[in-house]
Amino acid sequence: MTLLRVRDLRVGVAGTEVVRGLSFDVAHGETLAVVGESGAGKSLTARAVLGLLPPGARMSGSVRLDGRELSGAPEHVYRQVRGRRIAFVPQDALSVLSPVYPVGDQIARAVRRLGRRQAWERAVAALERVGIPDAARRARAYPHEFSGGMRQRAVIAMATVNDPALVVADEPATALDPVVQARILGLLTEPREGTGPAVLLVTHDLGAAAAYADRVLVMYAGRLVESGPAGAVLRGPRAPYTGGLVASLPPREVTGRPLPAIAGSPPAPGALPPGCAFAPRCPAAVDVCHELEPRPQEAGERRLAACHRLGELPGPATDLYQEPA
Ligand SMILES: Nc1ncnc2c1ncn2[C@@H]1O[C@H](COP(=O)(O)OP(=O)(O)OP(=O)(O)O)[C@@H](O)[C@H]1O
Repeated sequence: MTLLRVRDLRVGVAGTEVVRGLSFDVAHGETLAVVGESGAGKSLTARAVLGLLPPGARMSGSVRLDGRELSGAPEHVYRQVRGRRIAFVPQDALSVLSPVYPVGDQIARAVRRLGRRQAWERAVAALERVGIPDAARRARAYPHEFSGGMRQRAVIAMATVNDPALVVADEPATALDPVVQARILGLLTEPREGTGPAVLLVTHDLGAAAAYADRVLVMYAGRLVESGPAGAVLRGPRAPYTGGLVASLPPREVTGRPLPAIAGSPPAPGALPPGCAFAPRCPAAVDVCHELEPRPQEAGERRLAACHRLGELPGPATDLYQEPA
């Protein structure tokens, strides 16, 4: 069942359209990873869903949660929805944790509709749930007494303390070392008993996306390039851009060979080339790619890809990046 339904989302910053007509759904309990290189518009997409766009940013399109239109809603509606139905886990835990109050107090204060004592108990239980050892005692500690990984766990505890339907997590583990990163992503996306929250996970790391998400949505220059079940997209990417991302993932066994990378870099939002924004970097580009922007089309079961060459590329798009033998 659809929880979040986004249609033709457009976000403009400083007069430039940065998210350019993005549509996607997130079902109850599902993790959707939004993947792409820096500047693709992932964070602004997440922030548009949360109603937390930077000052001066403009959005249009539809963002429906449980069928209720949020786009254009006044701030008090968003404020009601955030923290109750939608929670945010940012990259930097210190941007949400205040240095001057104990962690448990901060979580307890986020608890809705309970007395102080019950809220405190709920906060301790939330810290326990995210694997903070000796949670009753640690709840009285200040953020600077926590390690980076523990702080991020505390933020997840705070985000989930009111049992939100959707958690929006923007690169929630990027600043942490790989082992802690894996734990945090696992914690955030693990299937829970009953109805766990859906997660909209923003990441530049397709490997992490494939490991922790049910579905992935690959973005390039503000648009959808490919979407579908995580495993299927990773095993058989259809769009050349996704193929390049998959080809440049480190293999399970280290081969000693250099990984192929996509040549060049993404265009700046205000300086998009005509046609498909990826065409100048695409090994499969033909004339039409430099003239017309491709639209997302069906590319298998529950899959979409936006590429003019979709029907003509025989194998997985990773083949485009293989060195000739
Ligand atoms: N507040 C802002 N003012 C001006 N430009 C912005 C602002 N926020 C984002 N942008 C621009 O919008 C584009 C998309 O930004 P966004 O942060 O959504 O990308 P991203 O895919 O999340 O990349 P990253 O992984 O680097 O965060 C970038 O080119 C960025 O420079």
